[in-house]
Parts: sequence; structure tokens; C-alpha cells
Amino acid sequence: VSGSNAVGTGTGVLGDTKSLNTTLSSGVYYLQDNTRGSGIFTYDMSGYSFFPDFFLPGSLWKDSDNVLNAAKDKAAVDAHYYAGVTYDYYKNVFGRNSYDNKGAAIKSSVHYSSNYNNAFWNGSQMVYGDGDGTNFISFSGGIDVVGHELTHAVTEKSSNLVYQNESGALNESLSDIFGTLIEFYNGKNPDFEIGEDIYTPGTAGDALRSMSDPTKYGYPDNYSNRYTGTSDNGGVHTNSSIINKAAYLMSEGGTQYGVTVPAIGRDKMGAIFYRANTVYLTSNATFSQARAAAVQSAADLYGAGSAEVNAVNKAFDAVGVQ
Ligand SMILES: O=C(O)[C@H](CCc1ccccc1)CC1(C(=O)N[C@@H](Cc2c[nH]c3ccccc23)C(=O)O)CCCC1
Ligand SMILES: [Ca+2]
Ligand SMILES: [Ca+2]
Ligand SMILES: [Zn+2]
Repeated sequence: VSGSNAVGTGTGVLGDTKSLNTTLSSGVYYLQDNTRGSGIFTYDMSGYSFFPDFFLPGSLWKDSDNVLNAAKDKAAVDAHYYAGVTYDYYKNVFGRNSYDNKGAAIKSSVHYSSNYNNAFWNGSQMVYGDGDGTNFISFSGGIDVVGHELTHAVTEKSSNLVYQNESGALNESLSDIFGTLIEFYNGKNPDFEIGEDIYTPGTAGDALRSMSDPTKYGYPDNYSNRYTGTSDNGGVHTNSSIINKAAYLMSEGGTQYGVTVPAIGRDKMGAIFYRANTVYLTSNATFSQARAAAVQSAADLYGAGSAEVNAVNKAFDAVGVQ
């Protein structure tokens, strides 16, 4: 909508208060943030569940008084706010202006379908379900989930890794890696777990995946244990854990299968994977090619004989990827 910039307040999925960039138009406030790129727009799908995709994005979220503290507001508040944090991360850390580096408008829809236990990037926008309330709560309540989804858009505009088999697992891992780095950038209860804030509200301390110990949830932490079947596009959400573990080891250090990896920290790990995604990886990249891309990226950034290059090699050794 066309109108004037406003700042509202809202309550998020976890009950936390945050300020929101909104737009005032004809006496109505909209979740339209004009301060970032071509804007961040958050829409309402109202739980409509009959062929919902046909109705995306839904209607631009409107509010009467710029105070979004009702129960149905929470998912919209977090989708809007965390999209802004994700925009800020890519802009401030890598100088990237939105997911296309050309300031593309960022669109999110919440209350997708009914009891929808997932979230996704559909090629044009982010879409969030509310969960069934037992297995999941509203997916936009997880900043690592929001960062994960928007990173699919970054990857699409960069390496464009094909969403199946090893390239698909790399695609998935990049989304978990940057979803996590965005969670650390935001600074609230950051961890190397995925989806912990929106998974099983009745159970504390669990998550969808763990980058620090994928085996906690039955996922592989080495190439020899990779899934080679066809479900989930060839196990893209399973084999991603192998690369996730390598990224974790690079960042935090550690030893597995007799290989010790020295820590280089989150920021350098992020810089290496960002350069790999935007400069070296091609759409059909294998895990082995990802190792080469990460090594080359580290060499470009820190020098051929650097401790960073050594850490990258050791990390991929530790997960059995040559
Ligand atoms: O973006 C993605 O990779 C996932 C998108 C999945 C999807 C793809 C196509 C159409 C609909 C949904 C969504 C997320 C995901 O990892 N989903 C996993 C785990 C999962 C979420 N809800 C589930 C319900 C049942 C089983 C598994 C799941 C999956 O779809 O496998 C990413 C972060 C959290 C949710
Ligand atoms: Ca997390
Ligand atoms: Ca839980
Ligand atoms: Zn994903």
C-alpha cells in the first residue's frame, strides 16, 4: 500500500514484545516495512485450507491501532520482525541487499492452511503454518526457521543447488547454517539446533535437527552413513546433517572419528560458506565439490596456507568427505 512509515509494537509467538516497521494508509496500519530494500510484506492466509496455494499470498496484514498483541497477531509479528533481522544480517554482514542482491521485496504469509506442520519457500515467498499445537507451534516463531527459508531464496539466486541428492543436501545445509548464524546475529538464546523454538512446546530441549550432534535425532554425522534412498528428494533433510556437522566443527572445533578440527569461529565459517554459495558452487555440486569450494573460499579469504584452510580440510576429513 502507499502510505506513511510507522512503528508499531507486537507480541511474538513466544510472548516477547518487539517493535515493528509498519505503514499507515487511510487510518489502517499494515505489516509493510518500507525501511529495507523494496520492502518487507507480511500477509494473512487466515487458515484457509481448501487448495490454499491458489490463494497465496493472501491479504496484506492489517491492524487497527499499530499494537499487535492479539493471539492471531503473534505469527505475523515474528514473520515480519525476523524477516527484517534476516534482511539486516545479509546486508550488514555480506553487503547483500535482500535475497537477490537487488533489494527484492520480501514476502511472507502466515496462518497457511490448518494445523499445518511445516513452512517453506515456494520460489517467490515464505509460507508458514501454525502447527498442530502439539508437534509444532507457528513456524515463524523460530528465527532459525525464518533464516532457513529466506536462505533458500539466496541459494536459488546464487549456486541454485538442485533440490535433490547431494546438491539438495548442500542446499538444505546452507539454509540450516545461515538460519543458525542469523539466530546468533539476533542474539537471543542462540544455539546450533534447528527449530527448537517451535518444536514440541510440551518438551523442552529438543529440536528438529542438531548441527553439533546430528545423531541425537538419528541423522548422519559422516558420509559413510549417508542415506542413499529416494524419499525426501534423496534425503535432503537427512544428509544435510553431514555438512552441518562439518560447519559446526569448523566454527566451534572438536574431534570425531579421530580427527581434530581447530575452531575458526562462526563469522569465518559463515564467510567461507557464503563465498562458496555465491562464487564457486554450481547447481549440481556434490559433497566433494563442496569441500573444494569451501577450501578455495577459505584460501581466497585467509590465504592458501592459513589456519582457516586447515580447519576446512580437517572438518571435511572428520565427516568423511574427500
Ligand atoms: O524449508 C524446508 O527445507 C522445509 C520445507 C518442507 C516442504 C517442502 C515442500 C513443500 C512443503 C514443505 C521446512 C523445514 C524443514 O526442515 N522441514 C523438514 C522437517 C519437518 C517439519 N515439519 C515436519 C512434519 C513431518 C515430518 C517432517 C517435518 C521436512 O519437511 O522434512 C525447514 C526448517 C523447519 C521446517
Ligand atoms: Ca536454533
Ligand atoms: Ca520442544
Ligand atoms: Zn530447507
